[in-house]
Amino acid sequence: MDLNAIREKIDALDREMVAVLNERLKLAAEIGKLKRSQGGQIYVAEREEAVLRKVIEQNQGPIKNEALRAIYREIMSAAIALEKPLLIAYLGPEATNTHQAAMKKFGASVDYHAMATISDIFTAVEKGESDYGVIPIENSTEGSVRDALDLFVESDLKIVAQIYLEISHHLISNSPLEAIERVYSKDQALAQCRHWLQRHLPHAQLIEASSTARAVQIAKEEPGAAAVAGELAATAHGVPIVAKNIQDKADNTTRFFVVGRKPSGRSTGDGKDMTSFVISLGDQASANPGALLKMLMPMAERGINLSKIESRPSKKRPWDYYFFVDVTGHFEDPKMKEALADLQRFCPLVKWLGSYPAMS
Ligand SMILES: C=C(O[C@@H]1C=C(C(=O)O)C=C[C@H]1O)C(=O)O
Repeated sequence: MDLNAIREKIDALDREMVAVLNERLKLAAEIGKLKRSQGGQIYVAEREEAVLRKVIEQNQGPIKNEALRAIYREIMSAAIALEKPLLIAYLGPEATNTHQAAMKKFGASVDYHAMATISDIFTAVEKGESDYGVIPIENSTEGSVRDALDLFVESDLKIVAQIYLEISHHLISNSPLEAIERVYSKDQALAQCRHWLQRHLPHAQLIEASSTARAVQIAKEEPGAAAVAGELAATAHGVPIVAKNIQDKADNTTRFFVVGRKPSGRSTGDGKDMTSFVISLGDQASANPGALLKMLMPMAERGINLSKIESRPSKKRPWDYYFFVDVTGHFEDPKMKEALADLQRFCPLVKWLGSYPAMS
């Protein structure tokens, strides 16, 4: 076949694909009507994960699974937008890693709203001013985002999905490396590049900014200033990247939560969901030997895998803690319900924060 003949075939396939895509979108719009009449959730994390899983299982190549995921992200984003215009609040300003994570989950067809603080995001979603919120929760090298954990104790919002985003930090500046005297970024980002900065810019002053995106705005204006931020921020503000991938650890991933007003349903198949709780042992923690072990037993005895436990001061009295726990499984799994009932028997607080698909 010559080039023109192949291109004609491609054109014909594109016509078919557009027609099939629109057929798929019309079905999603029909689902949207049903959801509106029955009060269902527009964005359904567990269904989206199932769709992606099936599509990837069916893939025979040569298209890469990652490419297929990205294409389907946008198809489902367009479907959601047809059902109802969605507004997603994220930790701003524009072009932060959280913005990037939100776009990775919800695609280009929904609307985004940058918020100044994680607490503002909780308020916007609680009041219904935003449909969902996207917040950073922990980084693989720097640990948890503490404000985010603390807010869950008081809020009725539920974690409905999680997002993993590989974080690449770049040095962004209008000045060349030799002329950089000050480096701005969010504390966590500066910490993640500490060794690189010491080696390449030993005399530069490191200055904390409220976000990586804000740091790029400052670097744009100030001669001799640079920012540590992601590619989206460099592109959004039109400031060049002076050095790429300056993070000290090659594998640097941040985990984000999507919070909403209604919980996510159970994924099809076992072991595909995760659940988060916050638990307080009250006075037993200091008075009772083995109290912490006792808290973990209801899960261990039932083969429920604990993937994370983290303590935070309750701020009610000194040395009183909240334990944030992530386990595998869904809140509606029978053994999870039993474990919860056991826990509730001796813990003054056991709060379910949400169940959500384990993948992503
Ligand atoms: C169409 C639906 O609504 C949304 C769009 C989806 C899709 O395009 O496949 C899947 C889940 C929902 O986020 C649905 O719930 O099935």
